[in-house]
Amino acid sequence: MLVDGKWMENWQPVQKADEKGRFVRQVSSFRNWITPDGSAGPTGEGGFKAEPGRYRLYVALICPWASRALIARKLKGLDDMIPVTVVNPTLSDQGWSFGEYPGSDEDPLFGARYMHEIYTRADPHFTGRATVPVLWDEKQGVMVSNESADILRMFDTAFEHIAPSDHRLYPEAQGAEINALNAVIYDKLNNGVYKCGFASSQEAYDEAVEGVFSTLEMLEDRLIGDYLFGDHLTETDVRLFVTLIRFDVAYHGLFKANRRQIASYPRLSALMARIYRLPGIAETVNMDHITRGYHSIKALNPSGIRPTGPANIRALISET
Ligand SMILES: N[C@@H](CCC(=O)N[C@@H](CS)C(=O)NCC(=O)O)C(=O)O
Repeated sequence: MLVDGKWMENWQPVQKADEKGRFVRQVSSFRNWITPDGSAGPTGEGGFKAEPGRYRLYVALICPWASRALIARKLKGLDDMIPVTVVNPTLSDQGWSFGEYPGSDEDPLFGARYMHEIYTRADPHFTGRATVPVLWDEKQGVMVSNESADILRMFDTAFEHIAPSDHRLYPEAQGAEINALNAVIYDKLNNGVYKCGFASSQEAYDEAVEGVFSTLEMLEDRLIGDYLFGDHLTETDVRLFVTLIRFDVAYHGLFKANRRQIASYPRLSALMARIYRLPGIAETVNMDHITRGYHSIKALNPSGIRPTGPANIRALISET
């Protein structure tokens, strides 16, 4: 991680733990919003008007948080307006790096070798982890946001006047319900699998794994329509999808979330396949990056062996 703008030698790929051994994820520090007219959003500063070609999204394809931003970009038809740069799938001893692996890119803006260089361009005294996703403003040379939940939501509305879309991922009328279900899915499932994988006490693991499977069961029971809120896709489905598609491949084995596989939940499996088959979504799912990235986490898999992957996911991916 960076401390006062300097990369630390003793950087640990495993994030912090609390006094009970529970995994604790860093809070995002750049929280500005792109808006149609450049007025300030719910957090941060104003000055980020929606303009084609002005912003760039940095992502890792292994990363569920980056993927939810990438999926929103696809669903909202923003490919031409917001270019993407993909980092290598494995974390180096200097964090995310650019452009050696198939499907990864060089950094087109600064020729940076590592993601942390983008952070110190944004703030020469930055202290914290150099996480993805990052939304970068090429016009002002500043970071708009490194919080995927905000990026997902701003992509839903900011560009609507110049790129009208059929999807409304966060209909205001359902805001409260969406926020409530997002909060459970985030804590117990999206982040819950990480809490299983990086638990450093049995107690922390037991608590996390219970949260993962009670939430999967609750969602399976709830899914009577095509999507979580009935017949239209919302951001909550996107936020769930990014964890479902990684679950049997990475979280079930490597993260020890192994009571059941997603393949054993018929409705969740159907939801995962339904979203995967939406136009453009398969392009955001790179199983090679996902498998390679997770299984390169030395603390969890010292030998780096990559399993060949379960049949349900192989079948879905081979459709495309
Ligand atoms: N709050 C961030 C979390 C992003 C995050 O934790 N990304 C991970 C990859 S999945 C990362 O970049 N980790 C690198 C590190 O922790 O040094 C978001 O949702 O945007």
